[in-house]
Amino acid sequence: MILVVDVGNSRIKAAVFEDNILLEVFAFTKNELKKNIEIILNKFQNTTYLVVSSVGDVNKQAFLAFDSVLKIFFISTIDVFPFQNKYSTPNTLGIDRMILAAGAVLQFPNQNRLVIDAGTCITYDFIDDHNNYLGGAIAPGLRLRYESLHHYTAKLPLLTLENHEDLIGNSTSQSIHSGVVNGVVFEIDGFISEYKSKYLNFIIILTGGDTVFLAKRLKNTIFANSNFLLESLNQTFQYQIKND
Ligand SMILES: Nc1ncnc2c1ncn2[C@@H]1O[C@H](COP(=O)(O)OP(=O)(O)OP(=O)(O)O)[C@@H](O)[C@H]1O
Ligand SMILES: CC(C)(CO)[C@@H](O)C(=O)NCCC(=O)O
Ligand SMILES: [K+]
Repeated sequence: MILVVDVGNSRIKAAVFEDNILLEVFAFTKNELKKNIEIILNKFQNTTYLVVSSVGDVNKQAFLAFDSVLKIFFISTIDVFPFQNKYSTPNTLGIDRMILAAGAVLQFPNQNRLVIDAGTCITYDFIDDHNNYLGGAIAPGLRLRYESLHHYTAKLPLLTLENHEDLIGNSTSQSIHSGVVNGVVFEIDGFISEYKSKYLNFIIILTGGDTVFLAKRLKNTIFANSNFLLESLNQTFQYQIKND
């Protein structure tokens, strides 16, 4: 079994795989890292590999305690990936974006792909049908928008996602919900229609912590998969051991 760990900007997500079958997903904070890995290993005692990718401030050292019981792979930007990186600053490209791109190439061969990750940031990544990673966009995520409206003003309250947002917000709260939620939805649909004017065909994958919330609000047809990064981490690892 393989334990994959995605250290995100806000929290950590982990999953146990048996080959390509996802057995269970976990989410926890950085302070609870060690305790949760122990719980997972206790539950899945046949785990032999630990595969980690981190955009957060958790590094290799944090996992050294498990070095004696697991083979640890810390995936980094200098590893082999199933695409050509055309970013003009390849060394600054986020490892999460690289893993998403790898997953898109491995799961959806021979086509253009747009990956949208709605997490702390909303990232857009485009990989063409010749497996060139071209780049994309980085924008603030839903929670980040609520928090910045509160943090950088005197009067705006700190709100969290609600399942109700009118176009015309008729109160302070409803105006904020409209601005944040409709803003993100129009932004994503707007990005997709701009890409459509440039590329005739491409598939769209939506992932990240806000996948379920956003998927039902978008006009466009997308593959919504909250676990796409975790699945891609597993596939990238398997690709790397085959191509090493
Ligand atoms: N328990 C939770 N903690 C934080 N965010 C959550 C939680 N549950 C849902 N979310 C939503 O998920 C979004 C954050 O996504 P995600 O958990 O993928 O972020 P992350 O851990 O920082 O990962 P990444 O850095 O890959 O974006 C927030 O905008 C929030 O609305
Ligand atoms: C954009 C984030 C924060 C999204 O998690 C991450 O991919 C990152 O830190 N990227 C580095 C900058 C870049 O991708 O160009
Ligand atoms: K993200």
